[in-house]
Amino acid sequence: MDKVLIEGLRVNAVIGVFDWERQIEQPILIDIVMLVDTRAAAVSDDLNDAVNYALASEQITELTQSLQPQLLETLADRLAEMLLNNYPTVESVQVRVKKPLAVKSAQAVGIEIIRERHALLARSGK
Ligand SMILES: Nc1nc2c(c(=O)[nH]1)N=C([C@H](O)[C@@H](O)CO)CN2
Repeated sequence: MDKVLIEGLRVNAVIGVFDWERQIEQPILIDIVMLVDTRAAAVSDDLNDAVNYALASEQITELTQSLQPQLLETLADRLAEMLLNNYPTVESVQVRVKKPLAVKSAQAVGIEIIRERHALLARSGK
């Protein structure tokens, strides 16, 4: 399956468990892999037939800044849910979210999840 990629999207946002983290914005690095058949877009050469990674990046930035969650797990799950809802041709989405400043001795800490549309549909009974 083809992939649409967003790599190293940097968003400043409130996120974290500790009191000091609730007082500041910190950078979050976001990587997205969306599995999607790109052949229709390739044939038509029309952005309307493609998953628009520029628009998706704006939607990811907006949600990340408005959510203000405690955990990276919550952020990743909500981003995956939003992308599957907004882009019906995407079959599955991989979301990696990292904090480069949270642990001094690490380059970054983070989590990665994969969410699949068919599992979403099975859960909702549709
Ligand atoms: N699995 C996780 N572990 C931790 C998280 C998290 O979001 N997921 N968050 C924190 C703190 O907020 C941390 O970033 C501050 O250093 C700790 N562990």
